[in-house]
Amino acid sequence: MTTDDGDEPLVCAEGLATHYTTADGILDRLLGRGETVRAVDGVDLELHAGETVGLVGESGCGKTTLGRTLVGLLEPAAGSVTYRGTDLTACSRGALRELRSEIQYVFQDPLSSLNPQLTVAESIGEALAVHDVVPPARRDERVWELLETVGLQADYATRYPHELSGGQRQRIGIARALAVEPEVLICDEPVSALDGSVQAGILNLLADLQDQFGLSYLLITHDLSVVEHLADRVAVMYLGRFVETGTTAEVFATPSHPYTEALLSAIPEPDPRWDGDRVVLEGAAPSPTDIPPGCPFHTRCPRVLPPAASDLGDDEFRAVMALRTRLSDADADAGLAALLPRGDDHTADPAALRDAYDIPRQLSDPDADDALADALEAAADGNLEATRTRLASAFETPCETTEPVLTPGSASHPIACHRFDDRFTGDTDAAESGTRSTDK
Ligand SMILES: Nc1ncnc2c1ncn2[C@@H]1O[C@H](COP(=O)(O)OP(=O)(O)OP(=O)(O)O)[C@@H](O)[C@H]1O
Repeated sequence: MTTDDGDEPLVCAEGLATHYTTADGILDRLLGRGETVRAVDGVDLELHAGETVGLVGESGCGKTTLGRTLVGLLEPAAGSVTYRGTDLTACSRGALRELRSEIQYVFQDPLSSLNPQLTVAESIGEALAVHDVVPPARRDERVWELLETVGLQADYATRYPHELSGGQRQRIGIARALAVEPEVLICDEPVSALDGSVQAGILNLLADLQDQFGLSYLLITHDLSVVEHLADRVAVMYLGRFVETGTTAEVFATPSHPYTEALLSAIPEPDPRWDGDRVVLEGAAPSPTDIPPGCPFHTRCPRVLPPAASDLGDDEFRAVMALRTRLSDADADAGLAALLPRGDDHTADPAALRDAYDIPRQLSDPDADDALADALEAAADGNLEATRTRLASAFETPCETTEPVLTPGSASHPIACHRFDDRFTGDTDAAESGTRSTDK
């Protein structure tokens, strides 16, 4: 995600990918056993001086992995991270050490990131010593200053983490990050482990520190209301990729990717400006070891595009897609048997599958209905492969064949969705203006 203000970004990631392997142990790795977890899968991001970018998405979409890669805790599999134009993935160890102090990480759970054996002064002092920020004789004084900066009195210096509340521990985590005088903080769910009123205190502290020191934040959170209050820009992440980015005002006023719509509509007290329908996503996100082809969101997308040649309505096509997704599961055989109970005559009724997936008994497009009827007959005969093939040939969507790219709907609000691509909608105006081509 980029801005068009012409400023050189502080942090810039290009084509960034970070993978894990599920292989256990060296032998598995040598033998190539295990699968690749594509946790971050090609992300471009710019963070400018003094701004806050909110990174949002469901659990497991890759937010923490991206944050840790930016700060150098994880090695990227591809792409680059630059800080003030210097490539962090290609510079010497010494230079890297210097530069890395400019980007600090604030962890979600300060209890696990603070050493329980160290007092607050020792924890913060350790950060001061590692980066040689102040002479040893000045360290205590600097610790007291940092405590004051994060709203704690100097006598907290002698306490241990277990003697502090959650909010106080988070303040120490922030003081520790500030000790090395960074320009950028990656704040990973900084308040999600805290109670409501304590959360507000930490969020206000982050806002005050930004004003005071001109800090830039990457704010990782699954809580969109936090982002709405603090972030200048937002990146919405799904299965390791950005699906929509833009200024916070744009993304909240006109959320355009169906995934963003679903996330926004799930905020407990919907934004007063949000006038769309509640969008409920079915099922969990697919595994990043097996990212669906085309648009990674198509298996859950409430607005998946029907094939160009069909006259199907969105809802009926979505229902057929839900059935196709279920039948592509590894355990689809067992699922089919459960959904197609056999009667006394040992035959199964294909209509039971339509009912189970809210597919109308008669689709609005007669050709599509014939194809579906054939496929369901094959399912009733227990022929899963024939069912899949028939459904795939009649109901293939561009969303499963073509990967959408994050292209400008408007220059500052790009969206990776075929609904904004006139090749698939025939709606040139929608593609150019970035407005939705169908009603909410
Ligand atoms: N060390 C690891 N080894 C293998 N897979 C991992 C590892 N760490 C994370 N993953 C996987 O990578 C994907 C992205 O995880 P990540 O923690 O970055 O997501 P997240 O959006 O930050 O989620 P959460 O909000 O739950 O922290 C997930 O599928 C996760 O299971």
